[in-house]
Amino acid sequence: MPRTMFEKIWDTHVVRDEPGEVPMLYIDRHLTHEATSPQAFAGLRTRGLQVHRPETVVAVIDHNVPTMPGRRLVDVVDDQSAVCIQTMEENARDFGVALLDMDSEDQGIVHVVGPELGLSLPGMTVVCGDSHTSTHGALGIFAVGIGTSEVEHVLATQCLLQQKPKTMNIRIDGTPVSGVSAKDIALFVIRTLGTDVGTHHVIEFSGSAVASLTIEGRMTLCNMAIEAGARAGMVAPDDVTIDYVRGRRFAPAGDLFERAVEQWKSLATDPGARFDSEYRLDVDGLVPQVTWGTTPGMAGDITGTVPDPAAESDPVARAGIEQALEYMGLEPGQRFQDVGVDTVFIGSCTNSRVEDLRIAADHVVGRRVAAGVRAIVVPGSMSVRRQAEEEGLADIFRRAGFEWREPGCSMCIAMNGDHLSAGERCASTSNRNFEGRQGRGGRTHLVSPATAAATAVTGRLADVRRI
Ligand SMILES: CC(C)[C@H](C(=O)O)[C@@H](O)C(=O)O
Ligand code: SF4
Repeated sequence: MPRTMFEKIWDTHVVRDEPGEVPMLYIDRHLTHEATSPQAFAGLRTRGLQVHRPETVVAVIDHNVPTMPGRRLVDVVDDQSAVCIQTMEENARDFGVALLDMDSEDQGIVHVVGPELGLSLPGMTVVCGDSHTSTHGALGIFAVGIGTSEVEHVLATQCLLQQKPKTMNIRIDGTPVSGVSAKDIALFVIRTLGTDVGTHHVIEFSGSAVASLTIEGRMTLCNMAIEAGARAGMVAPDDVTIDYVRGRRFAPAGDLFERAVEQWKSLATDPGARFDSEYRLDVDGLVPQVTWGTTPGMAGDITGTVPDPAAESDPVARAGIEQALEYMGLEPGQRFQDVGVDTVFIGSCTNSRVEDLRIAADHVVGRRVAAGVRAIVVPGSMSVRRQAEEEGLADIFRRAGFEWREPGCSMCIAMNGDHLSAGERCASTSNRNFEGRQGRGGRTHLVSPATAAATAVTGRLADVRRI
């Protein structure tokens, strides 16, 4: 019977699937970070358990880490963050797990580091105690975010109890206008299909618009599958994937690589395979997107205006828009391009890879950050940071007046001291614009790296085609 890519990966990893029981899945790679693992390791200690296969586990410090240049442990913002970091260090040491610590040359955001080092490879099952684990799905991986009690379970057994998700195909065809990136496509998908379209599903993204994305772009798209409510996002491995993986530090090499490639190529969904649900979207002529509200689905074309709640007939939706506009300090009918910002944040596991920084730098070169705007670039990993420095991107940013930081989650979630103040408005390349996400009272507009860069130099939400 023809199978989807997800089903193929599921079938090769199911350890036990008995009627009336939750299926048990073998996990190939377990990534972990300081924010969601302390209780999991504490649970192992209490029960006197070891990590079952420590060589499959890699721990990263990313959420609580300071990003100022020359950072040290004393720079950690508060006691709770310091405890998280120190606990991660102790746990990694005591349980024999590899750790990319604050001063490691490989440190970075877990979802940037995993693919970059070849820790996540096509066909794998990958888990992490973090919702945006879906990012790794861009390589053709079933990559799923899990809760802390599941982290403990996977550490102890290498297995995950997992209800089999439903399958969904979102096929995206067409050619967006130049300057439009995967981030705009992701926002368009969520704006069109809603923030709960993917509930209980694994989304496979396919179609010509997805095939023409780089792996970095596919990661941005799969990263935001979570904001469409999905368990995970995936893209079938193709030649672009194989070129991306070749030569990565933990990827197989030589003959083993060639054998792996054969298997990876067989992962694509078979012709005639059935999904539980299917959508088709056309991004022909799509223009840059920007969010105006407090969910990633509250988005519009950069050429547009803030919606008028009065035009919404559904009372619940109307109240939602009213509340969002109130929080965001926006007026119905206001042109997006007239909205001034205080801060621009380029970073997060959505958009902090070197390709993102190249695109942003392209729009910044020879320009200055607008007066009164604070603009910061937080590369996704030390490797991204090094490469951006070698390529001269860091200099472009610094010369323009951007702050050039050390890697971490930073202002995406504001757990490390990088945050907005109440009422501050930010154009951000991250994935969540919930109330208070970037700091209490902070106002977030989700945008692509190109739009963020254009906004930094103009001081207003900008159409990158017009600066
Ligand atoms: C801290 C962590 C649990 C959280 C997640 O799971 O996604 C964070 O990374 C986020 O982006 O909100
Ligand atoms: S960068 Fe943001 S979305 Fe990504 S893992 Fe960190 S906090 Fe979560």
